[in-house]
Amino acid sequence: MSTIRYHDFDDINALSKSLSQQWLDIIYSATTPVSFALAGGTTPAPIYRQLDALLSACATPHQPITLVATDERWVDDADAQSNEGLFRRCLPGSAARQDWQLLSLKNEAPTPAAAAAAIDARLREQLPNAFNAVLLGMGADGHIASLFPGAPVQQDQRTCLAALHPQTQQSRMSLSLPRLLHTERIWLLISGAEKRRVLEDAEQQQLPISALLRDAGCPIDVFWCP
Ligand SMILES: O=C1O[C@H](COP(=O)(O)O)[C@@H](O)[C@H](O)[C@H]1O
Repeated sequence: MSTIRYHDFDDINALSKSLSQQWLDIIYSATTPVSFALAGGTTPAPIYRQLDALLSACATPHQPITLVATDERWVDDADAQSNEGLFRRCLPGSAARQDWQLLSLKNEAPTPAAAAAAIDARLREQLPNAFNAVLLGMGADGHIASLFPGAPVQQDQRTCLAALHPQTQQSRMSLSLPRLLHTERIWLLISGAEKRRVLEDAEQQQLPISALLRDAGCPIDVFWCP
């Protein structure tokens, strides 16, 4: 089981300041290209806005930064549900300055299932061997990225896989758990008492979050706020 380090914050603003500063340190201390895999959903938006403010107040980073979503919804970029759209909306200053390059989890295919093989092949060329930083969120059902309960999480050699949200039936593309685990650091973003309970019980369960806790090769920093 991986080491889990809990960091509790009073609110999402305090959490965002702390996490974005840690990422800024990674970016400006890097001597080789930097890569981030970042969660979507609703919780992380303030972190990305804070990172954008910090980046915009600094000189252009010396090292190129690549950014990929941990998972993407099969919707148009302009759709409020799009995780890649979330990055563009929350990181406008650094996007305009071209501080980072977004590697998309989408293509023109009609469905993630039809796109998966081509995107897997492209990501194998584009992604680094290991990310510098992975931020994962978690749903109250124990899903991480778009790896929902029952998804293949172990020994999956694919970079990405097609997924379906079990309740909404929304089509998704998700990085695979093994690919997410090729990273130097992992942060897990959790808000609220319900998700905290799910996380604390996860070791006894067979959920995607349980597989993360079991298989991660580095400590997991849980950033929690009410
Ligand atoms: O569907 C998703 O859910 C998780 C958790 O999102 P949140 O809105 O509850 O914080 C998220 O990490 C993932 O990227 C997203 O697509």
